Amino acid sequence: MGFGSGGSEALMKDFLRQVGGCAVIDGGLATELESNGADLNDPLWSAKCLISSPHLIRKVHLDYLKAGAHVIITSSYQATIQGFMSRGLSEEESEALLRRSVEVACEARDIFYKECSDGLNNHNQIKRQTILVAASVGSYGAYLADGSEYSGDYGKEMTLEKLKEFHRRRLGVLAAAGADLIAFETIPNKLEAQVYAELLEENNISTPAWFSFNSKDGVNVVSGDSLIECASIANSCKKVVAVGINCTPPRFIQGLILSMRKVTEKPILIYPNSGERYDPDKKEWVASTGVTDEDFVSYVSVWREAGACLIGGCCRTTPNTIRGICRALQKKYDAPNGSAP
Ligand code: MET
Ligand SMILES: [Zn+2]
Repeated sequence: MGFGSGGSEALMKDFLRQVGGCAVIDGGLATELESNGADLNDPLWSAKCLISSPHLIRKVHLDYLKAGAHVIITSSYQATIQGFMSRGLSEEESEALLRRSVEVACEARDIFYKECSDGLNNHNQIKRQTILVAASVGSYGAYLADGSEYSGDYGKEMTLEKLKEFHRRRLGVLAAAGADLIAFETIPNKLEAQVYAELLEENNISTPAWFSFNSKDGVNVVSGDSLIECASIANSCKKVVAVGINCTPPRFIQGLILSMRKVTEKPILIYPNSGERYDPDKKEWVASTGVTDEDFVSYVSVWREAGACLIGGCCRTTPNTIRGICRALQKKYDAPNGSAP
């Protein structure tokens, strides 16, 4: 299934009902590509695989579907026309690669459905024909590839208009590529949230979107802008069907959900990272700073109770984390006093 064109908040609510109240988002894509042998030490990061190894992207999407994800996020996070063109690709080739990211995810979904109908995937997934492909839009900071999606500092020269110009064409291409949703991920500041909201309206984009912010203090978004103000921008945009947080340590999530709930009744999504810290100079994750899968999963019922209804993982989470999330949600529904919504 998909939302199709003309998707709306009602369709998101319908989707959530179909999956039993809480949807499972996939886990980290780029970091899982690395675990599968990809070398992503490159300004294009995971988008590099769109050029060199789309089969690996398809495999990781499929691994997440088999682990129980209802939503898979494409490999376009750091894929930009500007980034591809600086590698010598033409504008047409760059746009084709953006579309390819959606195709690869749709191919994985088709393979998964086929395996389900052939009886190759056991458990309750057989019954499910409810998988959404979300086209990722990473921030301008992700394109810069200098870690500034974790500072949200784009310098004094940056303006709303310049940032709109940066995002406009890529968003148009991704919105027309056949995804069910647009996932604006790791939004580090209020300016970029405003840019996305205005572009969605001005270009009358019919693919529904989610806005997902990141935080490093558990209160504000990473730039220091108020999360409440950022979530209010998302709330005011009719095209936005869910609002949330990604790539943020698990320990901050509960409080952040509660703050967002003060300003929105839209469904809340969260896909925290493993809690490890990213060192932008060394371009690596500091492993000792994270939580185990077990600890990550133990938060699931807390996040659910706080009001999250799409839950997954971001960087350094794996198909195993996603399996754990599914089990935790299942347990909740199976409980004698089942608190399923
Ligand atoms: N969806 C992206 C990925 O998992 C999000 C990255 S956050 C830095 O690769
Ligand atoms: Zn992440």
